[in-house]
Amino acid sequence: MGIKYKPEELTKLPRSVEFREGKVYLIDQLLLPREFKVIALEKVEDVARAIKTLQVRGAPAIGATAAYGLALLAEKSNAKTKEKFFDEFYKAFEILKNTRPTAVNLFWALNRVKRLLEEHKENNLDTIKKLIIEEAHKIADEDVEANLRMGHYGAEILPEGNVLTHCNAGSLATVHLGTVGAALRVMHREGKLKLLWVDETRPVLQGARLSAWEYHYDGIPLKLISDNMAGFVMQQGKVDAIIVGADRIVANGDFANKIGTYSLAVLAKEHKIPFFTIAPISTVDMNLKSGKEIPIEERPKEEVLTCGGCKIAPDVDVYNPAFDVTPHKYLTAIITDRGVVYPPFERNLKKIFE
Ligand SMILES: CSC[C@@H](O)[C@@H](O)C(=O)COP(=O)(O)O
Repeated sequence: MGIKYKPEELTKLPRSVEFREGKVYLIDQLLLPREFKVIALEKVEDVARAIKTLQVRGAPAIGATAAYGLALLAEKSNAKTKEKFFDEFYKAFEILKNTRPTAVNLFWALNRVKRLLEEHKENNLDTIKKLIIEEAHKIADEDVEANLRMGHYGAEILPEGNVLTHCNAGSLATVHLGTVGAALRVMHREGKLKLLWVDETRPVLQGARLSAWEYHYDGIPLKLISDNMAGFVMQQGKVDAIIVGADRIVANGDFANKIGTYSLAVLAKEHKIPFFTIAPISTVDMNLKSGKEIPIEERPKEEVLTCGGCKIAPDVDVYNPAFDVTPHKYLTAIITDRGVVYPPFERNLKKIFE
């Protein structure tokens, strides 16, 4: 498969996450769609807070941001000895690690930088700092390349017509382009995408606030629906394929994604609609055998009790899991940057790591 398009031919959006002159720059996703604002962060604690509060979210974007958090430390640290710097590094590593538990990209990116540090511990401190910054940039650049590749794979295998997506796995959820976002953009570019159905994605509305905003910004024809409309739209024959991102795909093909994904998968099966997830291999966790082992983040009750800052329910008890797990039996295929993986997933996922 050849790469036909460059990122700038597919989106007008800038990168969501950048690092330059000792600052981590992020598009503040809590302000969208009301305001487009890039914020500059200068402390590891601020980077961690941005991840926790969803100023930056989406599995690959979280991974790259955390790596840039470590780059920030490397650039700003005044440590005069390696011992002192290593101490600061491990503290920053823990702060960033303890932000969100489900998306494995966070741990993948942090561990990649930590491994590099440990492999080069005999080098001088300036070299170590430089290597950390370079590695964080590599993580971000590789994410864009992976999205471009899987976007082309996705566009090739998705049927022409109307596609439904959930949450935001677009450019905002990655460094650039998106996972789902790349596939949709290539499809759109090739005239294969008739209409995009966007689920609003309660409780925090990543679909309405972010997906609707970014796909509309790039001129992709879309209709926004509330989550409880998806089944009816499928029953009416208005959906030809469903594609969602993933926060963690495990060895047997089960995967965690934004809450509501599982319901869509079950509905897709009933209506014989092909159902895909698309993610880079940094989202694949071969250490876990089944989806039952994936840690699921529970978020504050205010996310359910309010909507857009308005109280919509009395102060009752709330259950707010941020993700659900979709068993692999519902998946038509997993699209990765190393190619498309079909069932049996347990066997075929292993092959992409060989
Ligand atoms: C390419 S992003 C894939 C997933 O991370 C995305 O679908 C998702 O579930 C994001 O959840 P969020 O809680 O907004 O970080």
